[in-house]
This record gives sequence, C-alpha cells and structure tokens, in this order.
Amino acid sequence: MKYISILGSTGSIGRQALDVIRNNQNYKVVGLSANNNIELLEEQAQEFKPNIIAVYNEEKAKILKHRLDGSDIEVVSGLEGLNRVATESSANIVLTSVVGMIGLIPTLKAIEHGKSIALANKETLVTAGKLVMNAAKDKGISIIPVDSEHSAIFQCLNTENEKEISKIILTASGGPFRGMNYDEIKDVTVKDALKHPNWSMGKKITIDSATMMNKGLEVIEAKWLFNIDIEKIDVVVHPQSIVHSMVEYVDGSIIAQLGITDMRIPIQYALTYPRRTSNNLEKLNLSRIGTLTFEKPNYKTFPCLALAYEAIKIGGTMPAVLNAANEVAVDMFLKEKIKFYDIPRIIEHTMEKHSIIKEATMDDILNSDKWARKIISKDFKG
Ligand SMILES: NC(=O)C1=CN([C@@H]2O[C@H](COP(=O)(O)OP(=O)(O)OC[C@H]3O[C@@H](n4cnc5c(N)ncnc54)[C@H](OP(=O)(O)O)[C@@H]3O)[C@@H](O)[C@H]2O)C=CC1
Ligand SMILES: CC(=O)[C@@H](O)[C@H](O)COP(=O)(O)O
Ligand SMILES: [Mn+2]
Repeated sequence: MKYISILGSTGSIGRQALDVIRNNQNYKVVGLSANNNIELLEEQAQEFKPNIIAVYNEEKAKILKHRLDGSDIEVVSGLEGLNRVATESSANIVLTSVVGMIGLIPTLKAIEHGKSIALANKETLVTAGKLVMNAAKDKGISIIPVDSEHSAIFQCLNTENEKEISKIILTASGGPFRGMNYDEIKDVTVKDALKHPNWSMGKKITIDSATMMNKGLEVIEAKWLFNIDIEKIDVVVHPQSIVHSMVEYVDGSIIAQLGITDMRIPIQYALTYPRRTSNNLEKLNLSRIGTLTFEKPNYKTFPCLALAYEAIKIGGTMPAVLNAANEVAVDMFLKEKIKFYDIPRIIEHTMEKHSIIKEATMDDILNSDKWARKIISKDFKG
C-alpha cells in the first residue's frame, strides 16, 4: 500500500489523480488541499477519509473546520497548512498539483521529509529548479514528472544512456491561436484564449498554452528535471498533441511517446512507476487520427516562448522573475484588466528592471518573486 498526499486536490490534475486512485486499490489518500473550494474538498474528504486537509484561505478553513468538527479529519490553513499536508507523517508520496509558485515551499518541505514527489506543479522547477533538484539528490528521493511532455521524455529516456542523448524535443499544440498573426491575436478575449484545442485544464495553464509561455516554462522544467543544457532542448509545434514529446539520440534515432490527450495516463504512470497498470481509458487509434504534423514555433507571434529561453539562459533569479511576472499578468488578463499582448510586455518590462543574483539562494528567489509582483503593481496598476 502507498500513502499519498495531494496538494491541489480540487484542481484539474488533483481531481483526475483522485479518479486514478478510485481505480487503484494500492493507494490510500492521507492528505488533501485546496485554496478556496471547500465544497469539493469536503466531498473529497468524506470519500477518501484523509488524516489531514489544508485550506489555504484562512476564512474558508474556519468554515470547513466547523463543518468537520467531531470527525477524525484535521483541518489546517495557510502555507503552514500546505506544509503540514506535504509532510504528513504517513505519506510516502506527494502529488504537487497546486498552480503557481505557492507550490514551491511545500514541495521542498516534502523532499526534506523524504517523500517521493509526483510533480505536476511546473512553477516549482521554473523558479528554483537547481535548489529543488539538489535537495532531492541529497535526500536520495525521486521526482517523477506528471506534466505530459516530461512524462513522455522520462519514458523515452528509460533504459537509455544519458550521455548518448543529442536533444530533447518538446511538442507544443500551438494553442488556440496557432497560425494566426499579431493583428488577428491582439484583441482576443479571455473566452477565446481559454479554448484549448486538445486539453481540458485549469485556467492559468490554459492561458499559458495560448501565449506559449507554457512551453517556455516546460523548457525550463525539462532542463532541471533531466539535467540537460538549454541548447539541447527544442520545441516543435504538433497540433494534434498525440506525440507527447521525443528524445533524439546521437545516432539520429528519435524515440517518442504517444497517447491520447488524457492526463490520467501520465498521472497513473507517475503513481505506479516503475510498473505500468491497466486502466479503462480509451486506447489511441492511429488510423482514425490519420495524420500527425509538425511545424516550427513562431517566436515573433508568441514572444513568451523566447522570453522563457532568455530567462533560463540568464539564469540565477531571472526565471523566478519571469514566472512571477507571468503569474501576475495572466491573472490580470483573466480579470480583463489587460490585453493579450500585455502579458509578454509586462514580463519583458519586469525582466529588464531586474538586477539578477547569479548564485541564488532560496531567500533570493523568494525575494525576487516578491520584488517582481511589487514592481508590476507599481508600474501597471498605478
Ligand atoms: N491541468 C493539466 O492538465 C496540467 C497541469 N499542469 C500543471 O499542474 C498544476 C495544476 O494545474 P491545474 O490542475 O490545471 O490547475 P487548477 O487551477 O485546475 O487547480 C489548481 C489547484 O491548486 C489550488 N490552489 C490554487 N491557488 C492556491 C493557493 N494559493 N494555495 C493553495 N492551493 C491553491 C486550487 O484550489 P481551489 O480549487 O480551491 O482554487 C486547485 O486545487 C499547474 O502548475 C499546471 O501548470 C501540468 C500539466 C498538465
Ligand atoms: C497536458 C499538458 O501537459 C499541458 O502542459 C499541455 O501540453 C498544454 O498544451 P500546449 O502544448 O498547448 O502548451
Ligand atoms: Mn505539459
């Protein structure tokens, strides 16, 4: 039996993970968490009977605590609450599926407590990849990727010699605005940007896919996860999202992982690794799909992808600044306070103003994140 805590159980990944667990008798849920959605969290708690649940929002936590009074489930709140769920003593694996850099500290705490990590929260590695991977190495714990591209690469690397890799090729759907030009995209609405062609996901990552920042964040995530030079990470647009990513070897062979667009497959793989288990999900029918196509990304129309490459090449605290600026800008776009191309404009402006710290400590990273958020509220919210 494996014991799991899920950070962000009410989100898209969290809900799908619970669905995987419903069909897998080898898992017992011991911790769950949400930000605000206490209705769903309560339902999940009643079904899975964890030892502890965390609600980030203090007021909502009080309400849920009152409702669950007399039950065996402990209700905790705030960042401290997330840390408690991440380090719950009976958990041996933690699925990090909160959105945003709020996932960083609980993930680190889980690592420090020797928990295996099933990593969906890409912002953790984007902001502090070096420190997080070093902490995992020191503790001898594994980080198994959940992000579909990284799960694919992880599977393509299995059994191969790392020295023989010539590059990693991340596939990108191109998002809802693939093939369109600046004039066609500049006035898009939030509703337009939330129409991902292939995947059903949370709002923040769906906007990231539309700007292609998602692929930029994934390039950085891949660099740290697979310990590979940024020059060896390529992006190719693959509108069908069937090839989840590829690894090219020095002899010219490319190994790819293919599958339907259902996150329950990489989630299940991360939970059952190194074994594979059967499930009731639809199987990929290649003859029905017929054609798989590939094209170059358009860095001009999607400047966020270029900004992410720039941030990781600069290194130090810059990726944390890129990430913070992106989180704030996406939130402003979702609230209809800014237009689509203001997202890369805000990120670029914030990166230009930042004085980077090269050998960054965790405090440097957290302070740079705070600095970026403050600068944006000063320069753009007036
Ligand atoms: N969805 C997908 O298919 C994929 C997602 N990912 C990555 O996985 C992560 C989660 O994405 P996704 O599931 O789509 O996101 P969602 O927005 O659907 O869910 C986010 C989860 O995090 C919780 N949360 C949000 N803010 C906070 C906070 N401040 N403190 C504590 N909890 C918080 C939410 O709680 P509440 O419900 O109460 O708001 C919810 O449980 C992201 O990093 C994303 O990039 C990676 C690959 C695919
Ligand atoms: C499902 C998943 O892993 C997402 O990150 C997805 O890849 C987003 O699609 P884009 O390729 O459009 O960014
Ligand atoms: Mn992905």
